[in-house]
Amino acid sequence: MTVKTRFAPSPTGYMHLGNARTALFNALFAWQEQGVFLLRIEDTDQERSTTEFAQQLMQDLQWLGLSWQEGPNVNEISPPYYQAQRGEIYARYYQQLMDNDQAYPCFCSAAELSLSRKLQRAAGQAPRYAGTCAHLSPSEIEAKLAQGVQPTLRFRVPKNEKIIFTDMVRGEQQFMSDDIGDFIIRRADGTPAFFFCNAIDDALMQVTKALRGEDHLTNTPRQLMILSALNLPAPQYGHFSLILGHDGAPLSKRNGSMSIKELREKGWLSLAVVNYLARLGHSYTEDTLLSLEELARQINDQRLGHAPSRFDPQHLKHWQQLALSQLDDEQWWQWLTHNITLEIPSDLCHLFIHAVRPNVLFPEDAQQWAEMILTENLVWNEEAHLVIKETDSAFFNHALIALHNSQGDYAKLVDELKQTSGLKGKKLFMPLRAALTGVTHGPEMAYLLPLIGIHRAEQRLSSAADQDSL
Ligand SMILES: Nc1ncnc2c1ncn2[C@@H]1O[C@H](COP(=O)(O)OP(=O)(O)OP(=O)(O)O)[C@@H](O)[C@H]1O
Ligand SMILES: [Zn+2]
Repeated sequence: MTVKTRFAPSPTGYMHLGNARTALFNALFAWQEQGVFLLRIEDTDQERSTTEFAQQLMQDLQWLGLSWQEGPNVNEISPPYYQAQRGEIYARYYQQLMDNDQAYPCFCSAAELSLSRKLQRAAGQAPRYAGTCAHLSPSEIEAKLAQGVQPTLRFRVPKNEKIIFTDMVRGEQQFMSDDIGDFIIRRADGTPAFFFCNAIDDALMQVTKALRGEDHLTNTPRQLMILSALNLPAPQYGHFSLILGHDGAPLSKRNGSMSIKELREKGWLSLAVVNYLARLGHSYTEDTLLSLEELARQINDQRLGHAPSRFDPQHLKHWQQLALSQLDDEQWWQWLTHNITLEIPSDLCHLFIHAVRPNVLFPEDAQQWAEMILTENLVWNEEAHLVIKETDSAFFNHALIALHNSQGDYAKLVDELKQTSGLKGKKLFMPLRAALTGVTHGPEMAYLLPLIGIHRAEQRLSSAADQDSL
């Protein structure tokens, strides 16, 4: 059977790195075996789901390179792929469960349920549905319906069953059915509960593997019981530990974790993002930057881990650096100017690229260098200020003369300045850089100077000379 994996997000916010890793691993495990990566939009939470989030989600997946081989607008063999449109399908399975007495209407009010839970806790028991409506007679049900009470539908959990499954990430898992109370599969407003439609859809769409976050681990026995009651096949499940933010809480749409959209807008490269994510909860033998094809080829379920992982921006930056270094100059310029507008004159672009590329991780870095190059009002940072103050004004006057004589050729300028100032090494390069760029580190001066131009360089050296004499 062909491997079919799926990503089944809810369009209730912007996709974050935790969601993206789930999507990535599902895609990689499918592609490794030339299988199908399916996308299904789980928009049953009508209040929080929006079409805008769904659109953004798909755009984010495309940007990450995680295109789906089945799902919205692609190879629609089990449509629709939006759960909000699958009500009729779910209705058939609710009916089947009711016909077989595997589900029953529950008329308990929220207050009654809460009271029951309190009593159970007070008696030292784990709270679960007490079964109040489990054995109502048809006439009792009729009477309640006649009063206009909208019931929920509960799944009748089989007694004394052991539910065992092998988790792709965590190995064998066991649950006892008696620990699980009869649970709601259809809410009073008619909408399906997550475990229900998620399980039914995986079966109908013939999903063979479902990797997801460990927030779903306790849903799994419920889903397996539903599928078994309906005689439907279950996928192989795998549950990853959640990715935690710097505050130690799981990344979540609700707590404003950095979204994929935001990462893209800041100029992160998608190849950096997927290389980073592929190594959270999975180890590769190679620590070089890999293409998606290579990541898929080398993914291995024996190398999955469930140690908790924390989002580390430093690691992501490492991958950003590697991904950037793979771009040729034209791609690099495109990446840059896609994100920002630069005032660099077009005949100097090439020089600019050579000058700043090694110092740029994000477009905004390049923007800062461009501003430094072009400004008529250079501001020194604290360190530069200090260096300039500690340097004799004669040095900058010598530098001014050397600038003229060299016509802006940095190597010539330095040669002459060595002679005239008698300084060399750090003592020479630091004040020169500080005066010309306002900072004490940065791109190679030999590239920067022609960009700054003789006129601005002259002004900058003069103000350094002036400052010193103050
Ligand atoms: N912090 C996380 N780390 C890893 N995976 C996660 C994380 N949060 C969610 N997931 C996984 O992402 C997939 C899609 O989940 P879903 O669309 O429900 O998003 P969510 O972030 O859990 O939403 P919400 O913040 O509303 O709970 C699921 O497999 C879920 O387990
Ligand atoms: Zn009830």
